[in-house]
Amino acid sequence: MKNICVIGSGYVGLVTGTCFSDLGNKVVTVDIDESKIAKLNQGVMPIYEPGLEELVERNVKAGRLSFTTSYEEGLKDAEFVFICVGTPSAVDGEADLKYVRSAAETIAQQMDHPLVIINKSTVPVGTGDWVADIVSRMQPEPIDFAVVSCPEFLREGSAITDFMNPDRNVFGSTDQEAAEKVAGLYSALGAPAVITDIRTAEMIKYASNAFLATRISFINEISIICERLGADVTEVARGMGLDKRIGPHFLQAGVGYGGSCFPKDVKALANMALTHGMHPQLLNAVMDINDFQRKQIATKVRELLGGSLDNKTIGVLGIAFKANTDDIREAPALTVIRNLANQGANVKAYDPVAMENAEREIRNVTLVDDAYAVAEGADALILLTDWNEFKNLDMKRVKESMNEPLLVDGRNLYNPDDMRKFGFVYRGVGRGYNGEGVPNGHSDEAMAPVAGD
Ligand SMILES: NC(=O)C1=CN([C@@H]2O[C@H](COP(=O)(O)OP(=O)(O)OC[C@H]3O[C@@H](n4cnc5c(N)ncnc54)[C@H](O)[C@@H]3O)[C@@H](O)[C@H]2O)C=CC1
Ligand SMILES: O=C(O)[C@H]1O[C@H](OP(=O)(O)OP(=O)(O)OC[C@H]2O[C@@H](n3ccc(=O)[nH]c3=O)[C@H](O)[C@@H]2O)[C@H](O)[C@@H](O)[C@@H]1O
Repeated sequence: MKNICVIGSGYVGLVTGTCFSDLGNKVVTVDIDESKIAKLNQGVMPIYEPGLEELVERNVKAGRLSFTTSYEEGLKDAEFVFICVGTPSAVDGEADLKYVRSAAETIAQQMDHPLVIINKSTVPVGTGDWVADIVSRMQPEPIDFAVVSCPEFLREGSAITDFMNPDRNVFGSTDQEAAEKVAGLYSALGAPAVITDIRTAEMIKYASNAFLATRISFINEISIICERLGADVTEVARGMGLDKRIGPHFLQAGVGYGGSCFPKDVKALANMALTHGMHPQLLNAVMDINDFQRKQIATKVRELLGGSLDNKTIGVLGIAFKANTDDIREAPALTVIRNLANQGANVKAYDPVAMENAEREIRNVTLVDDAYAVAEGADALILLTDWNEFKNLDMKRVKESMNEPLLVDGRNLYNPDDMRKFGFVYRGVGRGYNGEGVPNGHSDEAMAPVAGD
């Protein structure tokens, strides 16, 4: 049993704290957001994350997990303190470290015994050294501490499973003993530990996210080519993914990656390269492709509607950046809804769990109660999040209630032939249907020779 303090009780802090308490440690999570802590103290989860509520309840009851706004209370018995605050994008794409700075300063001012300070937030290479510098400068009197970088690799929507079953954990420090102590907290999970220097650990996180984003942009670029030349990207991805050197993951073409991490982390890595005199060509291409992928959805719908979206009613299924989360940060749906509304469309939308966040953050959209209300009277329906509840809709009912049976499937969730049987004009992403009911590009246009033939 170790005493752990977690600073920041968002997606990462709350999951990290809760999972560590479930592993038998005593954990206090701290947040400056009073309403978040008040909710947690009433047993109400401030975020949607499958399985979290039960785990919090169990560990609070067992006396291993508590929540506070007070650093003093959080740090009182702690041997380890995890910094899990947000690192959003600043204006030019660099990571904004104001929350990390403030957390480091407060830890320095409040600590009254030696601590291992762990950066779990995703932070630019060199931040660990910067945090160490802040802590030494801000301590009223010198007390021993070490800084360890321990980046987090969990995904929203499967955060608890990911935390408990990691592929690896990474620990970086100039203080090898401190890195090993932090690795010890994770040893019960049985995953490989990569113990390295602090800058390398920070880079492993950015490089991992950027690589996954690159795979997505790669398959999205392939999808555009597939669409034009009459191939089906879902089959292409399957055919590629069975090669063990390639693997099947992160090869789903769609509306582009979103969320609070890939967009900001690819931008921040590109910014790190730029500010050190390098030209991040591949990362720039990854971001360009992702922008295009989002924007082409409204273009597709406009073309299907004969060139104009003005006064058309468009239904949007799904707002969250992916299924199983209420998070709409950088969700592709935000771009799509804005593009549609800017071209004069009336947009209706529904999401199984992100409605509260959508109500707070999105204008130019009418939020309705379910998928059928989205379809009712719509001139086109766009699927943007691959929620399970959209997989088995009564598509006959959906089609009959629509004004025009146009279906744009931004996640390739549906079987194109089934949708056509229901009477939809169906467009997926990269599925090689160039005209309605003309599979795999057997149209004159699609079969035209490509340049260079
Ligand atoms: N969301 C995710 O799936 C993952 C996020 N990360 C990284 O983890 C970090 C945190 O991300 P999220 O948990 O998503 O952010 P979040 O926005 O959900 O939570 C951050 C929390 O920190 C609190 N906070 C801000 N300043 C504070 C301070 N000085 N003292 C105490 N609390 C403070 C905020 O009130 C907020 O509750 C980011 O760097 C992110 O890139 C890494 C892996 C996965
Ligand atoms: O640093 C982070 O915050 C986290 O970022 C991602 O996790 P997350 O953003 O929760 O979600 P993912 O499942 O990775 O999906 C990200 C985006 O890519 C999209 N995606 C994913 C996979 C795919 O094949 N195609 C695709 O378009 C998703 O729909 C979503 O919009 C990483 O997967 C985590 O390892 C990492 O810890």
